[in-house]
Amino acid sequence: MAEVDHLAAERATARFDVEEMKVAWAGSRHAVHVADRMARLVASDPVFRKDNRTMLSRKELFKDTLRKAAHAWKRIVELRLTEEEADLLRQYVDQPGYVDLHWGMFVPAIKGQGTEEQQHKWLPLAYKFQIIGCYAQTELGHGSNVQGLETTATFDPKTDEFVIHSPTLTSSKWWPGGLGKASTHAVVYARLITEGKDYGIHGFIVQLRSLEDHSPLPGVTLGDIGGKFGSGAYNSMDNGVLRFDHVRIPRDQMLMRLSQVTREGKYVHSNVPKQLLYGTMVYVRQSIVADASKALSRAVCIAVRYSAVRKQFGSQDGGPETQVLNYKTQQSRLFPLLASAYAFRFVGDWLNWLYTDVTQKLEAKDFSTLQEAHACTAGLKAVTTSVTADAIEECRKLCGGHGYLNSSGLPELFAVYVPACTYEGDNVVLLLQVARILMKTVSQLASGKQPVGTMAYMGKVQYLMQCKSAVSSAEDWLNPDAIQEAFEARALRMAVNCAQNISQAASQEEGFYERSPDLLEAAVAHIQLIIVTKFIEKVHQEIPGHGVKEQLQALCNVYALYILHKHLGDFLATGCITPRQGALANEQLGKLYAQVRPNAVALVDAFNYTDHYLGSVLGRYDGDVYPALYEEAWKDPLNETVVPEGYHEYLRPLIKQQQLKLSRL
Ligand SMILES: CCCCC/C=C/C(=O)SCCNC(=O)CCNC(=O)[C@H](O)C(C)(C)COP(=O)(O)OP(=O)(O)OC[C@H]1O[C@@H](n2cnc3c(N)ncnc32)[C@H](O)[C@@H]1OP(=O)(O)O
Ligand SMILES: Cc1cc2nc3c(=O)[nH]c(=O)nc-3n(C[C@H](O)[C@H](O)[C@H](O)COP(=O)(O)OP(=O)(O)OC[C@H]3O[C@@H](n4cnc5c(N)ncnc54)[C@H](O)[C@@H]3O)c2cc1C
Repeated sequence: MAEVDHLAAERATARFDVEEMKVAWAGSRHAVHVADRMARLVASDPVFRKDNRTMLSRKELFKDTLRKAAHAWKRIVELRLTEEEADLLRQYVDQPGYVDLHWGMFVPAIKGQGTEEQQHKWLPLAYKFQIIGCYAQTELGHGSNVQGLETTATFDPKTDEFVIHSPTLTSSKWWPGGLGKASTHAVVYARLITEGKDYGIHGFIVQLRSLEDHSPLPGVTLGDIGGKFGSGAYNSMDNGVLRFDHVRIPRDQMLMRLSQVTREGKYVHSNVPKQLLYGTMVYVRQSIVADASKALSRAVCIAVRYSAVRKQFGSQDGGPETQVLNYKTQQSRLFPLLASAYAFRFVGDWLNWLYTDVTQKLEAKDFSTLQEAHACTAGLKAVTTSVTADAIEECRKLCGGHGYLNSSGLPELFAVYVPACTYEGDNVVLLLQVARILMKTVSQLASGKQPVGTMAYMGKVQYLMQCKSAVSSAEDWLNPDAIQEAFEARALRMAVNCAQNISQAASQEEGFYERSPDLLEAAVAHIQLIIVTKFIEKVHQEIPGHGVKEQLQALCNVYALYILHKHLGDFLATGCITPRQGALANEQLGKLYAQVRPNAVALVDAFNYTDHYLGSVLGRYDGDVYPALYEEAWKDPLNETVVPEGYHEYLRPLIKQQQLKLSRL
């Protein structure tokens, strides 16, 4: 706890129990306690220091990442941390590195696509770090189009081996995190060729480096792909390039849960959908939604606390100036982001439940919810990451000039976060997947097939295509049914409009291509409906703690009405609401902002972030921003000497030359 709390007055105005809000945010009392313990463990350990990160060279930063990962592993073993604790500890270390891909993609790929025998062989090695793995799918020439990958895995029945080969430059694996310098193994995606036939993309476990001296194995060429956007940031990660020159692996290193190649070279596909090959991506997309709420809440926490500290204008007579948080424009830019952080948190929890449910069904050979899992993970990944990336940049601007300093934490947070819009599926490509499923669902409505899951609302097509909102006052927009109906009608009408336009094209494919910009918007409308629905469902539950439910109710309304206001064109164009009802929604939004204002600092305190994790002088818990900014400036390497290096070479001769010229005049 800080000695002087500059934000004490702000905290005193909160109208709810912050400790209970922490529970609502974290999901349970247990989750709060574990997160708290792990965050403090990391914050108190000097090895996990990160305030100097943006000043390190690439090599120093990479070595620092290796050091932190090794130290984190040592602590995990020494303290016998559970899987939950270990995950949190790594999260609070907060430095992208090879371990993210080892635990986040290599292990899940083996679990999801390996047979039991393969899991027994490989997982214990991975769990104990006897091998380090990455996920090598993307190539120089192809990322989004997985079916277009070129690497080949040709079965040789003479030796019972696969020959892994990169036939072209564009088939070089390019981007996999952890590949460049750290991994000893990879799950490599390649075209399976046997008996002269190409069976498309499959996964193979391939050893890349010696377990003795880390040198590349014969036929393997690999390295780092080079520096990335921003200082510090994702440059701690060794994204890599990899080429194979006829590298041989035993047949049993093909991941054979979904399909197999027999000793004779016969291809056998189990009776399961081939899209299960994409399972690891579905798993990671699901986790990226939860990560979006973490990144967004960090940025919002910094911007809210600093906006309460920062004062500008407001007094002509030498009295105190106005906190910038009191400006209505600041509130209307910041509070929707605060509400979005909560919205993404809850939809992330729901998505995690959906994923677990679908996984259990798949185990029982029930594939009926596979499409729902794909649409929800792809769509929510796309919308939450795009919003979060834009929001971090908005938070930087909300912090004025100081937000541009590395010490604000925001530039690095943005640079680390922004590739989330691209990795694990480019957001546009993923939204077009959602749009395809929407179009398929619309086309099935005529046949009487009832949509299920998050598409179920489309079954109310007769009603939703013609309903008129009954809202007649600003307060009416506080009714969740009014919000739900408007969002459902907007999403359905946009999808139906697209379907009608597509049906007029020469072919379905051409229509889809021509209408793809509209389809993107229809997909976004559908995903926003899911987020609003899950937030409404959350606040309908019993939520303990004084005032907690009321605050969440207000944030839910802020989220929904902000989206309505921002996309008013959609709502009006589809005729779901009238211009007057749109204006009433905006009026209500203004009242909600006023309701959030006294609770704003407490609402970000509920995220329960340590100063170490936030990594921002502007977002400090105690609000003592100015001395921290001042002190931080002196730590810059440029300030190590009073007279800068280069003075004698470049500045002094210049000045002297000019002085000489002047003296001659
Ligand atoms: C810890 C964080 C660090 C992050 C590190 C980053 C790692 C990475 O980035 S790993 C590489 C990630 N790469 C991608 O995400 C690539 C994106 N591309 C794809 O996923 C696919 O190429 C595609 C989905 C865009 C297209 O797939 P394709 O097979 O060409 O097929 P269609 O579009 O024709 O779809 C056929 C059929 O399959 C359904 N479907 C597609 N994906 C899935 C899925 N994941 N799960 C279930 N079903 C899926 C699709 O809906 C179609 O269904 P039908 O219409 O019923 O046939
Ligand atoms: C930081 C980072 C880490 C990564 N880590 C890994 C990893 O560990 N393992 C791995 O295998 N890969 C990894 N990747 C690769 C990543 O998955 C791909 O970059 C991603 O899938 C996008 O593919 P692409 O680069 O081919 O983009 P492209 O598909 O070339 O996208 C270029 C543009 O084309 C547009 N576009 C493409 N297709 C369509 C379409 N059908 N319709 C309309 N527009 C389209 C896109 O919207 C985009 O604007 C990583 C990438 C990054 C940036």
